[in-house]
Amino acid sequence: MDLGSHPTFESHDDGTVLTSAPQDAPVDRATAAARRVVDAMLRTDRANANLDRVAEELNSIADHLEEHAPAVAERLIDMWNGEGVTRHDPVTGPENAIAPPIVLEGLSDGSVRGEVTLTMPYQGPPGCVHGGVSALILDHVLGVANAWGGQAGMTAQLNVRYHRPTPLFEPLTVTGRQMSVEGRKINTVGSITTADGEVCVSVEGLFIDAAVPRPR
Ligand SMILES: CCCCC/C=C\C/C=C\C/C=C\C/C=C\CCCC(=O)SCCNC(=O)CCNC(=O)[C@H](O)C(C)(C)COP(=O)(O)OP(=O)(O)OC[C@H]1O[C@@H](n2cnc3c(N)ncnc32)[C@H](O)[C@@H]1OP(=O)(O)O
Repeated sequence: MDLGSHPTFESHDDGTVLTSAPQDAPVDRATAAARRVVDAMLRTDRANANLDRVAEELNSIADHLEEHAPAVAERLIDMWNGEGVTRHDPVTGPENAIAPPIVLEGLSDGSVRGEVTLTMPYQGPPGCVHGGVSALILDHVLGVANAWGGQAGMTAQLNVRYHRPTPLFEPLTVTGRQMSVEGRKINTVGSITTADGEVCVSVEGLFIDAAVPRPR
């Protein structure tokens, strides 16, 4: 897969930030506000008397955004330009309100690493992270680890092992590392651990180096 000018551990320094850190740009600020709304919606008192008004105001905001939305084909081209890929993805994208968003750095040993504290929108079991959310995060982190390793691909298999419940509201460390490349087959591993170093989730992924045409 063409990585363009994406940094790799052989060409870049330890600690290179591989994701788009949120900027003080209007779209980043608006997306951060939307993320707050999703979280606060789950936290607010169900008897909050103002929820009808909240629905009205949010619909008015959505109407405004939709009125200013270009055709999907046009937006897709724009999204995939430049550093696009890390601006809008659902794990690290500052422009994507469903992304926590996680900042990932590449280390000189070839691994990538990030920290995140997940809150109610990501809940599965009571007080714990939804298993599908853990799989989403790790799939993406392995994808970034492959790019940092120098050869990326499409996920063909993701074997997820849930060792113990993953807590919400606590800092978690997410890591990924490319282990081997044989032709087009890339083997990559990763994990989510607590601050105490307990492994909650570990994954092994098989990625296949395949060309994915960018929207043009
Ligand atoms: C991913 C886009 C990223 C854009 C990249 C741009 C810049 C990068 C910059 C930064 C990176 C940042 C972010 C990236 C982060 C995350 C990535 C997200 C990951 C995803 O979210 S991605 C979506 C989910 N993913 C799919 O949507 C895949 C659907 N699927 C397919 O598109 C095909 O299925 C494909 C391509 C997988 C293979 O198809 P194909 O035709 O190219 O290959 P083919 O069949 O010829 O197999 C060749 C050899 O692989 C073996 N093989 C194939 N598949 C296997 C399997 N499943 N299990 C075991 N072995 C398998 C065969 O057995 C054969 O082996 P052998 O050669 O030994 O016979």
